[in-house]
Amino acid sequence: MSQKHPVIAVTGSSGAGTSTVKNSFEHIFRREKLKAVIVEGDSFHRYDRDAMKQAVADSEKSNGRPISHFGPEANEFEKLEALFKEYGNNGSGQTRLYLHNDEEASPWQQKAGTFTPWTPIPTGSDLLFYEGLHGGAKSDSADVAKYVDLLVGVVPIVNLEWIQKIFRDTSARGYSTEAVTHTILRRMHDYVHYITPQFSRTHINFQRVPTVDTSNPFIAREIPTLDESYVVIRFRKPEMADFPSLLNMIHDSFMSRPNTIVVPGGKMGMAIELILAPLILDIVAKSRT
Ligand SMILES: Nc1ncnc2c1ncn2[C@@H]1O[C@H](COP(=O)(O)OP(=O)(O)OP(=O)(O)O)[C@@H](O)[C@H]1O
Ligand SMILES: O=C(CO)[C@H](O)[C@H](O)COP(=O)(O)O
Repeated sequence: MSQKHPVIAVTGSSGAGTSTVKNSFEHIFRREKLKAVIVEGDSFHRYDRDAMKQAVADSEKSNGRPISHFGPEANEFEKLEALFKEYGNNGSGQTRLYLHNDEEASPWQQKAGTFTPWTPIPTGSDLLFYEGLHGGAKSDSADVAKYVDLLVGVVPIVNLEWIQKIFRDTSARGYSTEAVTHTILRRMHDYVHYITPQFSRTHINFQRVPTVDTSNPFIAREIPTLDESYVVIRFRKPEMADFPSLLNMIHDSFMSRPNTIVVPGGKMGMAIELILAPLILDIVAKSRT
């Protein structure tokens, strides 16, 4: 935790929708004129795509537990922890990008599946904003969560998460449904041990729940739309939210528990902005005094 240089993190599994939720945060930063350094979680993968393929094949051959992008073997948790700590101390640190496809890679004149060089983050920012798989991660050798001032989980129910993952990886990243299914299976151990525990460390979780049948995510053709879903929003500390005001402003919302409000899916972006803008402004105001 840092009072002076705050770190805000959105964490969620692959396909959960963290990149999509990032847009709502960017609206807040733009509207409130906050200078945020954006850090993408995939930048902290340990291997580029070719090296990862090899490392996965080696781990599968050795008959041990296969490694995955969810776990510590394939990520630089220590470097991520060090970045959050250094940023918290003095507002500096280094990051890079993982270029997923040709569209992202061509401006860098690099191949898809490679990293850009490590580069110092710009000075004079108001906050660091992390979006990715491991904003609240902990392993035997690293504690990323410890340095985060506001940790937000994005976690659809798992069938929906898999539909979103399969849809995105087949449509935008060139994988077959079979290849994505294999990846989901290979990652399961790390999913249980390194992804889901984060959602007990978060301050707030946004969980999208569909109201249409998603019982076989491996044959689903479409992602349920926002109008075909609700979002369950749970606060670790209920005092973080002004529930009467949220219930008043978000049409058709209701409380399902004393620390949980449910909003129609179409209101997800609005709910994120209404809930998080005051919390972010408060953190930044404290950092300035
Ligand atoms: N609320 C939503 N409603 C409808 N579609 C969504 C929603 N959130 C995400 N999606 C879709 O799900 C897919 C995955 O979303 P996104 O890329 O944001 O996931 P991610 O968590 O950033 O994944 P990764 O970490 O693997 O990049 C995308 O096709 C996106 O358009
Ligand atoms: O987990 C992921 C994103 O959070 C991706 O699967 C990971 O970044 C690897 O990408 P690719 O398979 O395109 O090299």
